[in-house]
Amino acid sequence: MTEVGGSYTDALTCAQKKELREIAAKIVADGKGILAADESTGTIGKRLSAISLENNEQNRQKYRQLLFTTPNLNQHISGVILYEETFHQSTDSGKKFVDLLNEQGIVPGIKLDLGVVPLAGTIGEGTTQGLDGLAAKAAAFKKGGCGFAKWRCVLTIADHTPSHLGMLENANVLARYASICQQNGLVPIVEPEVLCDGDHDLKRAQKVTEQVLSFVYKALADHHVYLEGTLLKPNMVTPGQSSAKKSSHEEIGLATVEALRRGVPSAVPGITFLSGGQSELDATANLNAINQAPLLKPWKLTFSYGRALQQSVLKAWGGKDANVGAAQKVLLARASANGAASLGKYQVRFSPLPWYQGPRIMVPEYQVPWYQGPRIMVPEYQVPWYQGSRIMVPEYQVPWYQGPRIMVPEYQVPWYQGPRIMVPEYQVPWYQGPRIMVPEYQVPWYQGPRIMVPEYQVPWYQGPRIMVPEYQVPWYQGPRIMGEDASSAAAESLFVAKHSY
Ligand SMILES: O=P(O)(O)OC[C@H]1O[C@](O)(COP(=O)(O)O)[C@@H](O)[C@@H]1O
Repeated sequence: MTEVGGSYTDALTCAQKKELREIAAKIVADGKGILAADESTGTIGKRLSAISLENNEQNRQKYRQLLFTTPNLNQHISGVILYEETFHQSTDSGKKFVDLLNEQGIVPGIKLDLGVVPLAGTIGEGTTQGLDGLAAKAAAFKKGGCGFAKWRCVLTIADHTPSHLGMLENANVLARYASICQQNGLVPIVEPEVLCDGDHDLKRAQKVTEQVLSFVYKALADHHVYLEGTLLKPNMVTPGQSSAKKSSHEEIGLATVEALRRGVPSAVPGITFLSGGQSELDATANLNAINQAPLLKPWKLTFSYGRALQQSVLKAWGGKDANVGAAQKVLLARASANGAASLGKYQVRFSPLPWYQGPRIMVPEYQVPWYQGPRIMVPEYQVPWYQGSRIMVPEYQVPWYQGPRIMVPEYQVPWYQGPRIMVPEYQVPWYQGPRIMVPEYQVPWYQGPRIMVPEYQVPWYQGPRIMVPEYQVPWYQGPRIMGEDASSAAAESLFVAKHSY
């Protein structure tokens, strides 16, 4: 039954409300969002196994240290969600992660739920456990330096779900958690995730999301949760992952904002989306489209991404100490892109030449973020591990080449034996392997040494040519022409001596 005014007493003092409001405002500050690094032990195990690392405490600490020590992380990240183990961990030099984050002005948060359990009487639905002893835990995390918390509930879309009970129960447990958090000075992030599994279309996803949100905000009202001191972490409205009909970023942006406008009170200061298995680029482009949707949006709309901030970071790291700096640059690049998207100002940094309709091949953007010129890349299926954005040059720029193309350094694709085409050396100083380059006129601004492809392969090119030593392009058996510089001349001598043509 609906509560009547007389049975209600304010659960929070003005000072408590002010503190909650201030924490929430800090988290959704302009151009910033949350790094969700709260993967439970099982989930982080999946991420680590993708780079062949054992799921042990030491590797988990190493990885989280990499994330939290990223230089300038606080430019785009305002909050980090921690798993309980991580909350207790420190850097190699002994500084607690929580202190490290607080010192950077990043608010540490804590995952308080204990995962999903089956909900009896439903068709495969669940609820989230963890309420027992929650007040004491919340108080301890607050004392330990956290400013917010997160609790995730999961709802599924299928023929008969989500059920009324599923929505009611999950909304209620989120509200109870939120109420306990606020009593203990933590801003509750309320996460009712409608999973994208299934073949439903965008409309169905929108309707279900609207219903779920309505249940959640009814429950929060019933529990007298102070909305100004909360944040919402919802799914974006997307078609089911196995849906035959794909939607554009604009359609997703509009459907998401429509659903939020129907279900989320304007007293809520911010909405921090989960990425839900989207590719990194999609998660950024969708957030951008959400912020560009031509509808009134009374809340801040930003990110609280796990996978969409970490996929390429993990790949760039690969578990090797030598790659920590490179991986941190990747994290900063993703955070910066999402920060821009949270303002609706994200631009694909490299234009994919929209007038060109032919086939394209590419290198991943994060590997050469400083490069503004044309790029030649590998087909996507050749680097399936890479989820980020890709940019390309038209095939006609290298018409002589029929085979597969790869621009990434050799060590990253050791299985690839074919020819490689690359940008000038100074642009990828970290790369030590052999290089083959495009003709001079294509990079006229470049004055350094060049290594070129054989003449017959680019007959249209009349400019100076410099060739690589034979051992660098063992696959090439044709004539070679060399340029002036000594190293190339030496290489030519060797080649001519061997082939005497
Ligand atoms: O299943 P777990 O280990 O609780 O993790 C779920 C993950 O989902 C999130 O809520 C959202 O993550 P994504 O952005 O990857 O969807 C994370 O905060 C959390 O790490």
